[in-house]
Amino acid sequence: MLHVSMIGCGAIGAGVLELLKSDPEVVFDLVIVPENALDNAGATVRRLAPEAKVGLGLNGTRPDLLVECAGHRAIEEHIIPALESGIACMVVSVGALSEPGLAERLEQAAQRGGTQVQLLSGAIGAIDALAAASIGGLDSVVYTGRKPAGAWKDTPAERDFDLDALTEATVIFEGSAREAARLYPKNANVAATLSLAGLGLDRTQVRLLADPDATENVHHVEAHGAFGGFELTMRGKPLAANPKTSALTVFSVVRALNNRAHALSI
Ligand SMILES: NC(=O)C1=CN([C@@H]2O[C@H](COP(=O)(O)OP(=O)(O)OC[C@H]3O[C@@H](n4cnc5c(N)ncnc54)[C@H](O)[C@@H]3O)[C@@H](O)[C@H]2O)C=CC1
Ligand SMILES: O=C([O-])CC(=O)C(=O)O
Repeated sequence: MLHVSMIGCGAIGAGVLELLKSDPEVVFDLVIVPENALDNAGATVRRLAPEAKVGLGLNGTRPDLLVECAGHRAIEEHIIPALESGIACMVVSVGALSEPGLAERLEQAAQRGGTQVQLLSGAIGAIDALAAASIGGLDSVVYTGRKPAGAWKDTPAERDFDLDALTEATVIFEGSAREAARLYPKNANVAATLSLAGLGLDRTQVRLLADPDATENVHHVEAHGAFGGFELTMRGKPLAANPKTSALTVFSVVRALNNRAHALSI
């Protein structure tokens, strides 16, 4: 039986609790949210994980695993201190690691605590193949992210394009994964995950499109190297609770927890 504390109880966190509510091998003891989210999280947790507490931090408790489904700030606030104290962690807000130095700080915290932090694949697939291919040497990784025009509201694209008036798929950004993450931090998870598994933030090329006809978050990856090459197209259905997040992200967290909790891991 795996005792888990989870940070965040939004679209991903609630989806994870829902899918694991009948699994006796994965037990949620604590859900951590900021003060202004305590009431909402309390209602969700009472419904989906009635044995779990809701709180502002670990406060000295030691779960077998701490899983982050919350956002960039939660990594600084909760994950780094937990790693330092030897608690194994999983991170879904991988885009946060495009901030200079944060990936190294996570690794050092885990080393000091004698534990491990696992970066989850989230909305994208083939991370196993890309990370294996990088051992033989990669020549190029090109990522194209295509989302409904509305998904780019509250980003720099809104300043440069009239998103509501687009009539065809429009490239809103072209450049390195590092620059994509700087300008579009809330859409940086897939680009950062591909970079960390593959060629790094500076050599991973990114194109982002706003598509008025799209109803899905489409992620296309093309990689070449000593291993050969691959192309992948994911057509991710957005979560109703947060259209910026693909449903596969929830399933990827559940898969990772299953792999830790169950006797067979795949
Ligand atoms: N790796 C990937 O492919 C993907 C990663 N994500 C990332 O996952 C994270 C969560 O996404 P959603 O559930 O859709 O967001 P959401 O906005 O629906 O939920 C976020 C939850 O985290 C809580 N929270 C925010 N800041 C916190 C903090 N400092 N400490 C504790 N709790 C905090 C909020 O109260 C809320 O419960 C985001 O960072 C998002 O960028 C999202 C999609 C794909
Ligand atoms: O599709 C998703 O769930 C999220 C996404 O593009 C990203 O954060 O890079």
